[in-house]
Amino acid sequence: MHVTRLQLHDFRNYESADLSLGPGAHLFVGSNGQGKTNLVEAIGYLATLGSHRVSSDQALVRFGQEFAVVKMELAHETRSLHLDVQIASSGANKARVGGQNVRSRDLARYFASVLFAPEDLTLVRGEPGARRRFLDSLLVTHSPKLGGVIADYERVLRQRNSLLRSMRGPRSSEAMIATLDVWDERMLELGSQIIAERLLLCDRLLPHLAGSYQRLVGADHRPTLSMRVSAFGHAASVMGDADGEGADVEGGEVTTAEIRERFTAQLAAMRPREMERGVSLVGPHRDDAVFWLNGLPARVTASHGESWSFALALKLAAAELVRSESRAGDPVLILDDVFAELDASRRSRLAEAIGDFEQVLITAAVLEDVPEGLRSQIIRISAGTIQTGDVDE
Ligand SMILES: Nc1ncnc2c1ncn2[C@@H]1O[C@H](COP(=O)(O)OP(=O)(O)OP(=O)(O)O)[C@@H](O)[C@H]1O
Repeated sequence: MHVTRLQLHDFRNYESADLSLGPGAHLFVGSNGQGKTNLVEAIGYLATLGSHRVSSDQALVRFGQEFAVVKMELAHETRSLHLDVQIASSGANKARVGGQNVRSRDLARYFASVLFAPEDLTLVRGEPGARRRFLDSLLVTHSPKLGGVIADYERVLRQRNSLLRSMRGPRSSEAMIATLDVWDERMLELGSQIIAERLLLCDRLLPHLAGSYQRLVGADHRPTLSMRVSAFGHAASVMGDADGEGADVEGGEVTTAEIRERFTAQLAAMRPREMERGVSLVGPHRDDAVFWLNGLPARVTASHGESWSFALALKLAAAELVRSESRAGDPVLILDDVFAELDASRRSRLAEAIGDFEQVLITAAVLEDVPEGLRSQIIRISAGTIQTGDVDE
């Protein structure tokens, strides 16, 4: 799959832009703050309905405007498809596929991209939320209906938390307990599904991770990943992690029924504590992925360089997984400001590893940071305008 055309209206610092693209690598260059990242952020938005930089849509709408519009044309083999979204600075967005209205989250069914960015370092070193989002967005790319399951779980969680808050202290009534039982059922139903899917995903990602790490680093540091599942109790803790809650599980060895059984027991055991604290303490929202290098947890032991390699390897593994499982072919790879962070050897290794993806979109402030093989199509960006003619290097 590749993007053939991108049109922007009032997106970030673009009043309007119209860009035609083909397969292969494209390099967006320009000084700092010109709009390179904004451009690829718009493309990434259509795959994930979110930005890799901000959590709210408001920042995406050009300052002083009410809406931004992103329109994209995609090609896969002989087929083409038009996607567009109107992003509101407040209120609901509107999405269309082939001119027909769809729910915004359905856009993910039609377009897959994997974005590499300096922020990826937080996958290895940051808080569990970044790792959960990484896994969940990969799940939704593979199986868009899971987007609905995750959204439903988050809604149930919000309502359950609000009920638990109102039950704190001596205030809980029988009616409240009965309502909590109802939310528990929904939580177990949806949460067990999410846990099971994440475990299976880890299983599928693992072989790609070992291969991509080897290709990027040229050495085998035995990268692996496991899930720390809060619904499985307090059986294990990972060195250096503060709470140590949840058991480590490698791969999808457990069935959804077994997960539900253990989740049910754990939820019952934790109920008094949850009522005391007024918050849900067990479930996929409390789980974490643990990344290992040479048998040690990378989050607390990996060096800066090793953490970077692990983060890149995870993204490359994700791209290869999507490629191997998707009927729509390769995901579009986006590399935002990544080459500036790497030494010469990792630059050329990364260039080689991504070189055969159908379309690769790269941003860089300094042309020379990007290996020569990826510089065949250069697009210069200056103050929210795109220049595609001859580039004076
Ligand atoms: N909502 C918005 N409305 C108007 N301008 C915006 C908005 N959001 C960001 N900008 C502007 O976009 C510019 C930043 O663009 P972008 O992040 O794409 O830079 P870049 O070319 O990738 O730079 P760098 O090389 O520093 O990463 C800044 O000048 C910023 O003020």
